[in-house]
Amino acid sequence: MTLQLRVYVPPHPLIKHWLGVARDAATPSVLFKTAMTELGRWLTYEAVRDWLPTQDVTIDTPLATAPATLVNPEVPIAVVPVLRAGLALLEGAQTLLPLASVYHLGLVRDENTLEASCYLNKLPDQFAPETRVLITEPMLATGGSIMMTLAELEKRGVDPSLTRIISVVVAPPALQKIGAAYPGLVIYTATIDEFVNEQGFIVPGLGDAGDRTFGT
Ligand SMILES: O=P(O)(O)OC[C@H]1O[C@H](OP(=O)(O)OP(=O)(O)O)[C@H](O)[C@@H]1O
Ligand SMILES: O=c1cc[nH]c(=O)[nH]1
Ligand SMILES: [Mg+2]
Repeated sequence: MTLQLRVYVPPHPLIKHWLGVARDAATPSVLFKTAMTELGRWLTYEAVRDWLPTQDVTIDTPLATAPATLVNPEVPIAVVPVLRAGLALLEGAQTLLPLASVYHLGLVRDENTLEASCYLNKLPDQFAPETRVLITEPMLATGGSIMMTLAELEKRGVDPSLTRIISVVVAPPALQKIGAAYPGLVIYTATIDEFVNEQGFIVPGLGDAGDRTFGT
């Protein structure tokens, strides 16, 4: 079987709504952050549907026994937010995955070369086998930052087939790079945009996600 990158754009009215709010240049920073947090919540909701490990058990209700399906607490769940912009998506994701471990990765692009570099790496030396990793990274533009993230995870034993990315705006150059190196990876995003301009911004995009989230 040939593996292929899968990119899902869930047709959810709340995802469409908050994307519209985030795209609008007139949206103030505080509302932009709310939009990113809400997108983190709803994209996580969609992304974990067939990814979160469950177990079938029997429980005692106040009246009788009943079968139940619970989230399996023995399978490790990790969220990796790519700073800074991935922090607001993380907030939304955490409302659904409150017990997940959070490993921060701080990356920044050089404004001229557009190359990403790492200034904070809180990843463990090795992830436990079977760990599900959810990456929160709202902008996949040239793909430099997400490729660095995926390489750091792979070095630490993460299985790409158990990894999901939630993003907000993704662009063709990033998708081409991810698809070539990690076929089988799954991305949930609010939109796939047209292109990346010479300054490295996605068009039509939403501008600088980190600056708009934090008002800088
Ligand atoms: O696909 P790429 O071309 O690598 O671009 C995507 C990255 O660019 C932005 O980060 P930025 O460097 O602006 O840092 P910030 O989140 O702190 O603003 C964005 O948050 C992504 O991490
Ligand atoms: O459009 C873009 C591209 C990369 N990073 C951003 O924040 N915005
Ligand atoms: Mg930025």
